[in-house]
Amino acid sequence: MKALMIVSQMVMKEKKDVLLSAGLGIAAALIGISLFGASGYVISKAALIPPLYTLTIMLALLKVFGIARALGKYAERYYSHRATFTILGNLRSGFFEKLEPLPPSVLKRWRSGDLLARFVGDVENLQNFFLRVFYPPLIFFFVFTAVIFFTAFYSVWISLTLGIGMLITGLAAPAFFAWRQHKAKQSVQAQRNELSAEAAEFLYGFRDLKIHQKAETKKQDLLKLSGLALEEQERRQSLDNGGQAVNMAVSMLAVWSIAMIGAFEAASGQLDGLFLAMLIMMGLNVFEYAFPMAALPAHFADARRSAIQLQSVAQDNAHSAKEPAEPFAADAVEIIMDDVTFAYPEDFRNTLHHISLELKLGSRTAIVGPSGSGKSTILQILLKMYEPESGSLTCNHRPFQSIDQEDIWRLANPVLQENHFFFGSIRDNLLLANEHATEKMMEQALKEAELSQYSLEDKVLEKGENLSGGERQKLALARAFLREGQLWLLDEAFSSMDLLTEKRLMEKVLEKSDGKTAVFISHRLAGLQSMDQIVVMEAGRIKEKGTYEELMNKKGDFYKLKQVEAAVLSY
Ligand SMILES: Nc1ncnc2c1ncn2[C@@H]1O[C@H](COP(=O)(O)OP(=O)(O)OP(=O)(O)O)[C@@H](O)[C@H]1O
Repeated sequence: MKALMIVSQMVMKEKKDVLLSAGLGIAAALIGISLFGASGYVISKAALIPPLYTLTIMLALLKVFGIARALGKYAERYYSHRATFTILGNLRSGFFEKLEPLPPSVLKRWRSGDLLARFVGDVENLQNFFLRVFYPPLIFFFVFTAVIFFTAFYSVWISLTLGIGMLITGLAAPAFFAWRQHKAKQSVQAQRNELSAEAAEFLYGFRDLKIHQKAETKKQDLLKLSGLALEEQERRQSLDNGGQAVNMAVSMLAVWSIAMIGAFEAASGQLDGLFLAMLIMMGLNVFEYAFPMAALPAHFADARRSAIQLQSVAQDNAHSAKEPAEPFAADAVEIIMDDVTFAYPEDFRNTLHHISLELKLGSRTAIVGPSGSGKSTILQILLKMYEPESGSLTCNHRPFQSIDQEDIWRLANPVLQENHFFFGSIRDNLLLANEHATEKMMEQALKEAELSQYSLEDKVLEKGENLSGGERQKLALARAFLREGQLWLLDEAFSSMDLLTEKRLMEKVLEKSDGKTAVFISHRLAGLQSMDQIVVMEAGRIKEKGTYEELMNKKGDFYKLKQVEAAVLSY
C-alpha cells in the first residue's frame, strides 16, 4: 500500500487538474443524465399535446443541455488527459531521479531488459491509476448518489432499485473480481518484464548463442515466455470482459425493474405517468458510469504491482542513499587505503584481504598479478563503485564515506577494461568525456590516440561494434586525453594492442599524466621501470610492494613473474 501512497501523492501533485477534471466529469455526467431524463419527459409531454410554447421551451432546454454536456465532456477530457500525461511525466522523471544516483554496482543487480521494462511498462501502467482507479469511483459515487436522491422525490422503490444496482455494480461485482484477480499470481506486466529481460539477453548474446548452436533452444524458451505473457493477457482480458458483462446484466435488470415498478406505480396512481419515461431514461444513462467499476480491481492490482516493482528499485537507492556530502574538489590527489577488506554483495568469500596502499600525490603505481587476484576490484573501490567491508580510505586526508561519488568521478580519469560506446559519431563519444572540448582538442586527442584515420563525423555503432578491440581502447584513451582528471586509473587499457603500439601509447599516457596520481593495472610487466611503486597481488592479497629495482633485487614474486614472462616471450 505504501507504494501506491507514493503514486497517490504524485497524482495529488496535479491537484488543480485532478479536481477540475473530477468536477467537470461529475457536471458533464449529471447534465447528460438530465438530458436523457428531460428527453423522456418531453416525449411523454408531447403525447399530451401541450401548448406549442411549452414544447418550444423544453426543446430549447434540451439543446442547451446537449451543448453543455458536449462542452463539459470536452473540458473534462482535456483536464483529465492533461493530468494523466503530467502524472506520467512526473512518474517517469521521478523514477529516473531514483535510478540516476544509484551506483553502477546496484544497477548491475538488475537485468537490463527487466529494468527497461520497468522504466517503460510499469511506469506506463501507473498512468492508469488516475484514469482507471482514482477517477471512476469518484464519478460513480457522486452521480449515483445524485440520481438516487432525485428519483426518491418520484418513487422510493425506483430510488431503492437504483441503490441496489449501485451496491452490486459498485461494490459486490468489483469485490468479486478483485478476489478473482487476487488469485492470479502473476500480472501481465510482470510477465512482460520477464520476457523483456530474456529478450534483451537473447539479443546481447545472439552471436555466441549462434556459434554454440544454442540459439534455437533459447528461442524456444523465449517463445514459451511469450506464450505465458499472452496467456496472462488473455486471462486478464476475459476477467475484464466478465466484469463488463456482469455490470451490463445488472444494469439491464435494474432498468427493467425500474420500468416494471414505474408502470405499476403509474397504474396504481402513486406516480404521475408523465415521469415514467424520464425515470427509465435516467436509469439507462446512470449505469453507464458503473461500467468502469468492473475493470477497477484489475487496474488497481496492476497499478499496485507496478508501484511495488518500481519501489523495489527505488529502495536500493534508499539503502545506498547517504547524507549529502560536503562538496569535494582538488588539484591533486593522494589516496590512502588502510587495511581494506572487501566482499562483493551476495558473495560469501572476501575478494580483497587487508589491502593497505598509498597512492601519493603525483605518484605512479602499477598493480600486477594473475587473473582474478583482485586488481580491478581495487580500482572499483577507488572509484567508489563499492564500499569496503572494513578498513578505511581517505582522499587528501578526507574519509571516502564523506565524499560524494560524483566528486570522485569528476576527479578520476578512468580507462577501464570495458568501455561503453554509444551509437552516434566519434564526436558524440568524445564529447562524453568533456562536453566543452573544441573540434581542435578532439582532433588532437584522436591523433594522440593514433586514431587519425577516423574523422569526428565517422559513425560509431552501438557498443562500438564497428571498431576493433584495439581501436575501442584507443578511443577510450582519446576520451581520457580530453578529461582533466587528477586521478588516472587504467585497467588493462592496452591489452588488445600490439606491443609496439602499446609502448608508444603508454609513453603518451605517462607524458599526459605527468605530475598526476596514476594507477596502471597490467598483466604485462614490461615498461614498469618508471613506476614509483609496483604492487603484486595474489588471491586478493598484496604479496609484494616496492620500486622496480627493489623488487628485482629482492628476487621475490615480481622477479619470478618477470622470469616467466621473459621465458614465454622468448618461446
Ligand atoms: N561484480 C562482481 N561480483 C562478484 N564477484 C566478482 C565481481 N567482479 C569480480 N568478481 C570476483 O572477484 C575476484 C577478483 O576479480 P577482479 O576482476 O578484481 O580480478 P583481476 O585481478 O582484475 O582479474 P583480471 O586480470 O582477469 O581482470 C574474481 O574472483 C571475480 O570472480
